[in-house]
Amino acid sequence: MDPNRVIIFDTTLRDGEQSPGISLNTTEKLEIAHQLARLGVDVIEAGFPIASPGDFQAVQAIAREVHGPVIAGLARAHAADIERAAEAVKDAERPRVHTFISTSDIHIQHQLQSTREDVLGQARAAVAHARSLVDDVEFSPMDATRADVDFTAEVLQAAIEEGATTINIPDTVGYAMPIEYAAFLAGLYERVSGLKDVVLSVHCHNDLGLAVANSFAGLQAGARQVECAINGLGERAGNASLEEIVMLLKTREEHIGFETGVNTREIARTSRLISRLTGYGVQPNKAVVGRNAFQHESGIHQDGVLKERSTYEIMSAASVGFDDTNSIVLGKHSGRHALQSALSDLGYEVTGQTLNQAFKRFKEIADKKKQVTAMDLEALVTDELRTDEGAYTLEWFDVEASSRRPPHATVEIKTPAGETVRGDFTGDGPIDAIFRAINAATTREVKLRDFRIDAITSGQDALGEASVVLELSGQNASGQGVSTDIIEAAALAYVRALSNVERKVLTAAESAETDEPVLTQTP
Ligand SMILES: CC(=O)SCCNC(=O)CCNC(=O)[C@H](O)C(C)(C)COP(=O)(O)OP(=O)(O)OC[C@H]1O[C@@H](n2cnc3c(N)ncnc32)[C@H](O)[C@@H]1OP(=O)(O)O
Ligand SMILES: CC(C)C(=O)C(=O)O
Repeated sequence: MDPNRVIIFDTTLRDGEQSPGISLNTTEKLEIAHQLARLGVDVIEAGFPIASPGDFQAVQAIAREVHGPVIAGLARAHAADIERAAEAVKDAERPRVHTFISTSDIHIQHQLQSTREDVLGQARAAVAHARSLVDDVEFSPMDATRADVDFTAEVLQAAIEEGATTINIPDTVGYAMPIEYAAFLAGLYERVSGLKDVVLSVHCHNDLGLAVANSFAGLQAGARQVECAINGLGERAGNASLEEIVMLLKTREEHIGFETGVNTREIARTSRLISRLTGYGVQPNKAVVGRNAFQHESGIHQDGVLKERSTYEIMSAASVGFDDTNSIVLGKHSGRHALQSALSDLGYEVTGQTLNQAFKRFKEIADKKKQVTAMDLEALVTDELRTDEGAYTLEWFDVEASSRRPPHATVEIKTPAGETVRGDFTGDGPIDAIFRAINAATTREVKLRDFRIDAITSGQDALGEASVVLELSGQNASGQGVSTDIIEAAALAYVRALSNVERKVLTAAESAETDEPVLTQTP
């Protein structure tokens, strides 16, 4: 492999999904994985198969249906985790098992309640077991950057001896500084003779806002795989943002000399898809994918850009796919062929009944909106994906709003059991009234944790996109909804969040009942 080629390992579906409130179903994960393949990532970490039957099913579906990238499944250093991960990825063109165990004393003493010696044995046994099931095995010493470099090196030496093909160095709690992280990797290269023969990888968290800087320092120290997530999603403050690291390598390619296989023109669309399906909006001033990233507000900047864009732009909006997404594509007189072709241009191959359903939805929107843009179509298709069997569905609603009386809402909901229930409520505002009417209909004691509504495009007839996060029995989950009517968008988002949070509570209860055997230390 070209020594300057950097492997992009996307962990949006695994570490990204660990962000509070995100719960993606298999259809949504598949759609994301297909888009990641279109984006050109090299590895998709599709999930943590032992975590739940749903996670296993999603990883398996991705392994079977998504072609191109390596498909990886995460596993603790437990036999059952490794077997479950290997089983989930086995049908992929190129399956990988990623196993990990901590090497820091803080984790060994307090979390694992174990000893260095035991961890060394578990790491060795885990990699050997994984290698007996798949050829491609990645090993991570969790919390490595707070660990003793000599002990971490000893564990890595064992992992390499047992056949690990990639060694990943996580800055699990986002504690490292770039100079320190690079020095840590250099220290490992000095101590572990086999490290130069495997791929060295970086996995940095953003607790101090240094995830991308640390990842880049790691590449300069010799790593050639970066673990990252779209929109920087991930546990706590997130992971290194894929779009930032990729655009850093591309924009400064002449200076740095590294390249990736990413088609950067797919970045903006991938970011929007993830944002919609996870309910995690992108802050306007986010590097690369924020809506202000290519906008110039002040007079002097505008003057410069009008004369020559490079005066204030180091990369173009087009290079990340922001160019023509607002161009008008369809109107109310367009037919199925035009819709199918526009969707195909957006990367969605839609036929048969799905096309008919999308067409019906498109006509409803086109009747209300003069122009249906590519961004609207993307939102509609993503919204269709959320139609989920075994979930609550909103049958109809009435909302009476007035400045003279408190608003009143009535809803009819179909429950996962197929029963039709009705509820009504007089609330503080029309959204509050409809949310509480849904609670009354479903008799669920959920807490509203977050509610957001955004316009997809500009103008009075813009589609509204609502996102709701609900809490039930200590679990959080989000739901999203799209409509030209913001009350409908909010109600759709609410019933989907309700379905997702109930499913999460059930899954948590099921996995609490599972008990898996632990790998024993090799002599
Ligand atoms: C840094 C990271 O991002 S690591 C990945 C984190 N991701 C997740 O945890 C998401 C999915 N997790 C889950 O669904 C659950 O935690 C499960 C199914 C994996 C495990 O659930 P439970 O069996 O109930 O265990 P729980 O999560 O409460 O505790 C973790 C256990 O794993 C142990 N453990 C943690 N990491 C490792 C490891 N790498 N190797 C071996 N054991 C480990 C802990 O010491 C603890 O063991 P204990 O039960 O003997 O005290
Ligand atoms: C499992 C490992 C790679 C991880 O996510 C971390 O340490 O942050």
